[in-house]
Amino acid sequence: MTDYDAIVVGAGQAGPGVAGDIAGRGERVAVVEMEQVGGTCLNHGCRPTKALRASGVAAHRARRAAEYGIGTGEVTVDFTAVMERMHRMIDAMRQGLVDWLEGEQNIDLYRGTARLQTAADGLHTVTVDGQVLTSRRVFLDLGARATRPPIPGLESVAAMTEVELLQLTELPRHLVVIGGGYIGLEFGQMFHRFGSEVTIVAGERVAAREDPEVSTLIEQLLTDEGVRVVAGQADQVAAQGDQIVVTLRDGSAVTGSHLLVSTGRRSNADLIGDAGLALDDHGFIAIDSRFQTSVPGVWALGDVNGHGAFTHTAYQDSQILLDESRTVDGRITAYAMFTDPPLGRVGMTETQARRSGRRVLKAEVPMSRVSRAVLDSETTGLMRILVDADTEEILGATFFGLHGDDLAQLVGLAIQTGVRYPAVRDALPIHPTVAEFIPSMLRSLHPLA
Ligand SMILES: Cc1cc2nc3c(=O)[nH]c(=O)nc-3n(C[C@H](O)[C@H](O)[C@H](O)COP(=O)(O)OP(=O)(O)OC[C@H]3O[C@@H](n4cnc5c(N)ncnc54)[C@H](O)[C@@H]3O)c2cc1C
Ligand SMILES: NC(=O)c1ccc[n+]([C@@H]2O[C@H](COP(=O)([O-])OP(=O)(O)OC[C@H]3O[C@@H](n4cnc5c(N)ncnc54)[C@H](O)[C@@H]3O)[C@@H](O)[C@H]2O)c1
Repeated sequence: MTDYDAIVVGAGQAGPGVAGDIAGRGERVAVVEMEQVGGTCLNHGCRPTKALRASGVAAHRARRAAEYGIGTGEVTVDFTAVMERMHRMIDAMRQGLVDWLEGEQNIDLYRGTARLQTAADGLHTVTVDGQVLTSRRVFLDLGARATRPPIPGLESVAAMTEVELLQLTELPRHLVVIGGGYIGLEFGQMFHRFGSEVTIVAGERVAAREDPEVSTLIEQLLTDEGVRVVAGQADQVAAQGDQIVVTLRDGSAVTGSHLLVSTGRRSNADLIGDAGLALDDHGFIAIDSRFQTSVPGVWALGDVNGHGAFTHTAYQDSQILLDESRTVDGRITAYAMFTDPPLGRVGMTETQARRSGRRVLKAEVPMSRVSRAVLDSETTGLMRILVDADTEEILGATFFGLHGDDLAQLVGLAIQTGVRYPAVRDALPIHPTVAEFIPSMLRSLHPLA
């Protein structure tokens, strides 16, 4: 039995920072990781997908080169080289993290699945492959994993999650995707750009959390490129020779060579066993505003606490935890979906603003009116900002189009620092940037119809 000043379970986006901070104060920390350090984001999430996205963007730009007066000859995609580029980058980043964790004097890295037993006297026990660790402080950064929806027949075919998809060595001839959320849309677009035929079975509509007209624009972007998007629920899956057939609720069917299931993610809280921690209605670990679980001396950070589902929220959890003056309360929603062009979102959607009971003003401009987008021949999308007519607060923004991810970040900084919209409206913009429209569109605010 080894006693530690702290035990961190999960070396994802929140755990390593917490471990490093505690170790830096001269205390001994155990870090337990059951798979690879770096968690979902580094190994099968944000980073590998964005490395692949970059290859998809390069192929797409090359195919459009003639529009810009540039000749390229035939554009081909070497899928093996695309995947190798991604794996090289990810392997190097993971090795950097392993080297750091193993090199830290006060950190012991354990490989294996941790089981937690909490104790009324406050000395909690973590078991890893027969090794018993104890501590009065346990930090859980357990993450989440892909759900397996209860679709009859799904178990009988080689359905992939993002984990298996990222290990492919051959380009799928026809990739069928169930689920039209971030994962389905990002992979669907990039694999189509690599040369796969792609059909997305989108559920109610693509990007269903967004305002309906934003979903329509995203669907339009994808279908214009040649991705097939089918609205509806996948109700049954079956193998037919070496093909996979997905049958929708309306009786129609889609047949492809490969199947990706991206219908949402579930908490990994079950993987530590029954530690007596209270869970919320969706199975995430219940926390207070400083990440304390229902058991004193046990904290939950990142996706597993249900207060965020992104790398930036998980990482920010660790920063908030380490600063006693801060809490997670009032965190605004901020994310990007990395289609090309991306969707950047912060704060309220228009649907949420309508329901808020506030007097809301809106400014909106199609990307086809943004001079930088016109100059770049990237006119898909829109920019939308919502403000409170009475308090002058910026309530939310949606940027689907060129640099939409960074634009959402800019407005997010204004919202988080309490800047009111007149100050943004009157700021000096740089021409010709897409961002110059943020001040200028705030001159054409009008009430929500
Ligand atoms: C395909 C895909 C693309 C994504 N793209 C983005 C993006 O572009 N931007 C973004 O912000 N987010 C993105 N995300 C989401 C992002 O990856 C997660 O929100 C983020 O990784 C959450 O971090 P975390 O630390 O909470 O959990 P994780 O990164 O999942 O880390 C948890 C770790 O805990 C370990 N673990 C769990 N249980 C145990 C146990 N009992 N014992 C030992 N170890 C355990 C796991 O093995 C894992 O390594 C993406 C996700 C996917 C799947
Ligand atoms: N850019 C990013 O930040 C990024 C990228 C990828 C993933 N992520 C993270 O991963 C999470 C999960 O992404 P996701 O795309 O798996 O889930 P999601 O929740 O975003 O979308 C899942 C979609 O699948 C649909 N669906 C469910 N069952 C279905 C069925 N039987 N047939 C057809 N459609 C069905 C749902 O209606 C929903 O629209 C995200 O919430 C996010 O936290 C983030």
